Amino acid sequence: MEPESKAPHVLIFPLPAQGHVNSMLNLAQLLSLAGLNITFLNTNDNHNRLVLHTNILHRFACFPGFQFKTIQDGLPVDHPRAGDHFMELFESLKLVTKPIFREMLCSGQLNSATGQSVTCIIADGILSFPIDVGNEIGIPVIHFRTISACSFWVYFCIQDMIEAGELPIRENEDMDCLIRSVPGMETFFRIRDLPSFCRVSNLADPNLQYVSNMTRQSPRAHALILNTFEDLEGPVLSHIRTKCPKTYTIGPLHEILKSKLESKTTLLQSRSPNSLFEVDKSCMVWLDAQPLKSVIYVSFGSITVMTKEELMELWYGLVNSKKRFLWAIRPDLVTQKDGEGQIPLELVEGTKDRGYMVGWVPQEEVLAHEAVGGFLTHSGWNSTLESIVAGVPMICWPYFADQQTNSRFVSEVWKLGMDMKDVCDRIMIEKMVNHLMEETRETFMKSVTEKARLAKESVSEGGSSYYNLDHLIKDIRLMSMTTTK
Ligand SMILES: O=c1ccn([C@@H]2O[C@H](COP(=O)(O)OP(=O)(O)O[C@H]3O[C@H](CO)[C@@H](O)[C@H](O)[C@H]3O)[C@@H](O)[C@H]2O)c(=O)[nH]1
Ligand SMILES: C[C@H]1CC[C@@H]2C(C(=O)O)=CO[C@@H](O)[C@@H]21
Repeated sequence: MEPESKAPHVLIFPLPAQGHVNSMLNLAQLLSLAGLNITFLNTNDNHNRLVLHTNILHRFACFPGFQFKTIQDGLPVDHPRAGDHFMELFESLKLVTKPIFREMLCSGQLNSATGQSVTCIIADGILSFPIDVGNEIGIPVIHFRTISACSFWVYFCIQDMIEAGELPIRENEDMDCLIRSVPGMETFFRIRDLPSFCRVSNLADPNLQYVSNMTRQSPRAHALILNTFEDLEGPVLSHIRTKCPKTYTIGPLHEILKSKLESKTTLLQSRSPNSLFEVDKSCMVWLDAQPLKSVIYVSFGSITVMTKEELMELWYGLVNSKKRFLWAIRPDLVTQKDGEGQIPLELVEGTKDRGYMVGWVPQEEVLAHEAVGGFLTHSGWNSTLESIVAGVPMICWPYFADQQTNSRFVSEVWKLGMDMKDVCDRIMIEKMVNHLMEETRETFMKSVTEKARLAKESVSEGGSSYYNLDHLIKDIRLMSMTTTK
């Protein structure tokens, strides 16, 4: 795929985390297919993991205008980059990565392979320093926030909740009380559904301050990209557009990429998970041997950690439900490893009979498998979109950040499943699994099938995401005509 000679050169810079790199790589591939020159800036750690676990170099080799570059995230090599430690990344990105980023841009180290300077930066919307650097040196910056529109809007309104006295949450406050100062959500959005960072008594909490401040920076960007679609989040998008008028909804990105690739040659068609972990495909063979829609798939994404007690409650709940289950258990999922080797016999037997456990699965493929009938998820935004596209109803057990808000929308607004937030109890898990897989199955299937249809329509020719992606590309092309670089 030859890029056009006058094609713009876009620098893409994700937050170094699975859910972010994944959607940014999908966008990079879409822009490369449209003939743009792309530099994808990864942290060293993420780049090494991607090269180790994926065919990423091969996949992008057919785009001569595409290149990877790397930068330090400033953390020690053995830093866990998960769970409670994840937020430590932001301080080191600001202190260590920002000055290197500026230097790389100014010195031409991020120029394309043919020496072309950067026309436009697409930076992760949770980082504002690329906007500062872009403004300083005259390069337009587009923010790409990889979360849902609903959680973006809640983050955006944190300041209003503080002014209205709804934050900080008072001691002994009823968590089921409604929040009134998030426009559009007055009738169903509870304290419990606020992003986890809001659950603090001190408004100066650095994580709360960080996510609120970063979200308020997006109107400074040239435009905002969201990985969602109009038919799913139209009402909340109207609110967002009062603050960020140029908001491009181009999702579900994995599906728009899939549909654009369907018409291409074999080499271009090659798709594989953008995984930072070793993918174990043996689960596909196990799934092949299971009856139609009989399996509940369980995964909590790339950052969630849990205690041994929580793991045991989840495990008992799954085994006691007597349903078949496939569980992706990352090696670093459980915080304390003590007590290993003392798994109760009923769990061992129940898992041998009906379960399968691996470290990391090819999730999109798993969700699309005909044996999968439900998804017990942490409600990360990629997982939520992948489940919607595959038409699989969900049980949500959110861990942190945007997940508490996503799970409310999945259950109460979109009616795609059940929200188990703040509970981790084997009886509840057993009950919910049985509801999802049997008793209330038809109701959920009806709404998820409809949303899957709308998602596919939005990425097809004439659909809103298809149209918005074209417009985003035109917008970027216009930049290269107005800059003299
Ligand atoms: O065994 C597995 C488990 C997951 N995945 C993939 O990993 C991604 C996980 O992304 P996501 O569901 O968004 O979860 P996180 O990795 O936790 O993502 C972070 O980034 C998201 C996007 O910003 C946020 O919504 C989340 O809250 C945040 O934790 C998805 O594409 C999955 O398909 C696999 O391929 N195999
Ligand atoms: C650790 C989390 C802080 C916010 C980030 C995020 C976002 O709001 O963009 C989503 O989930 C996490 O990856 C990040």
